[in-house]
Amino acid sequence: MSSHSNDDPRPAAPIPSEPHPTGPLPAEVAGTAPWAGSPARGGSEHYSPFVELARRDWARLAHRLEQPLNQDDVDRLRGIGEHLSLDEVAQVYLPLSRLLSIYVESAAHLRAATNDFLGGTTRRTPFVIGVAGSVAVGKSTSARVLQELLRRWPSTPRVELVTTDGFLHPNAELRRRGLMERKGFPEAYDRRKLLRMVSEVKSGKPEVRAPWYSHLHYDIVPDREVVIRSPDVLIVEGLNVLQPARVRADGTTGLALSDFFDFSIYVDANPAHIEQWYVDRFMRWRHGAFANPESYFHQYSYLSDEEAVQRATDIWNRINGPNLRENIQPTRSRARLVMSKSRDHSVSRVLLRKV
Ligand SMILES: Nc1ncnc2c1ncn2[C@@H]1O[C@H](COP(=O)(O)OP(=O)(O)O)[C@@H](O)[C@H]1O
Ligand SMILES: CC(C)(COP(=O)(O)O)[C@@H](O)C(=O)NCCC(=O)O
Repeated sequence: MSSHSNDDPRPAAPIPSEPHPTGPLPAEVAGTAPWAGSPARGGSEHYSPFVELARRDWARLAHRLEQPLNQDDVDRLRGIGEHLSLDEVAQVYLPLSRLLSIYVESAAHLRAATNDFLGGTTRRTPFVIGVAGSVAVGKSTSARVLQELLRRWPSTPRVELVTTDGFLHPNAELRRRGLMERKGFPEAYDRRKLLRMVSEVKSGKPEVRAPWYSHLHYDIVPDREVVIRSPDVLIVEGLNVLQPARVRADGTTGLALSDFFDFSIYVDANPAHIEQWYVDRFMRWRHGAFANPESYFHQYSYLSDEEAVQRATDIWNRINGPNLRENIQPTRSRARLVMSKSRDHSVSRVLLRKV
């Protein structure tokens, strides 16, 4: 790993010769930008809080791992997305799941050592992983693949997944607050309820309930919920899971969701590619989910191709694009690991925060 590690103390160029397609990290880490992680050139000493691995180096890690997938697993993975390549699963997500299982095991050792020190017997709580990123960047696909893979490791047979859309205010409430055009923005969520849910899981509560959002109805479904029963791992996936804590009216700061995370992943890509994925998915849904008369977007199934592209682009430009720029992308450098995707969805590099 040392050959591509930013531990390398050689001086590096302060400005990368070729800007990363997804843009630089913010100023506080930009001087040590992981995007600039290419070999040393020019000026001053240069350190990054991240270790950067190019795709080929990351994929090489997979060779050291046994293939833990049987035919059932492969079939279940295929069910996650017809476009998901099994090579991508084996070369990118399998090593990632192993890395995560190392963190889970190390958290168990830390708890045991802490218990020894305190003379206590605190019970293990679920290892919580946050998965953040734009609408349509591939968060749910990544989270579901990781759920399937993590289940294969002996330390984490029980992995549950919760998405933050269940914590959006119901449409009636969003309308009352004038927020129907702000779905996905931080203020559209019941953040206190979301924080309480994750805090209860991390406090060891044996059964925690979360509300459920239907993409078909584009609303919260009142009589359905997700029940989380002390899993080994809980994956919390959503646009805003790495948002910093809110500043209260009196100037004090509360807790952030990420205060309860044991690990966090930001799924990153060039915004122009993400927009294209959004439009492509919209076009597919037009013949699939939208064709269902119960769908909130049923009228979209009657649009011509051209009108549908226009409609999806318009939603992107009004809602999801601005949310990515204003709220989501600024949280990228808070993640423990950043997965950077190319136009074809393949992961081109991985950045891992140093420990
Ligand atoms: N690894 C992948 N390989 C191929 N297609 C993918 C991959 N990840 C996501 N996609 C596609 O990109 C689109 C957005 O992915 P999705 O997981 O639904 O995003 P999000 O949950 O971030 O909104 C979907 O059409 C999905 O099929
Ligand atoms: C439901 C979402 C806000 C995603 O929420 P998340 O699961 O990330 O909390 C998003 O998919 C969405 O519907 N955005 C509003 C604009 C649109 O219809 O695409």
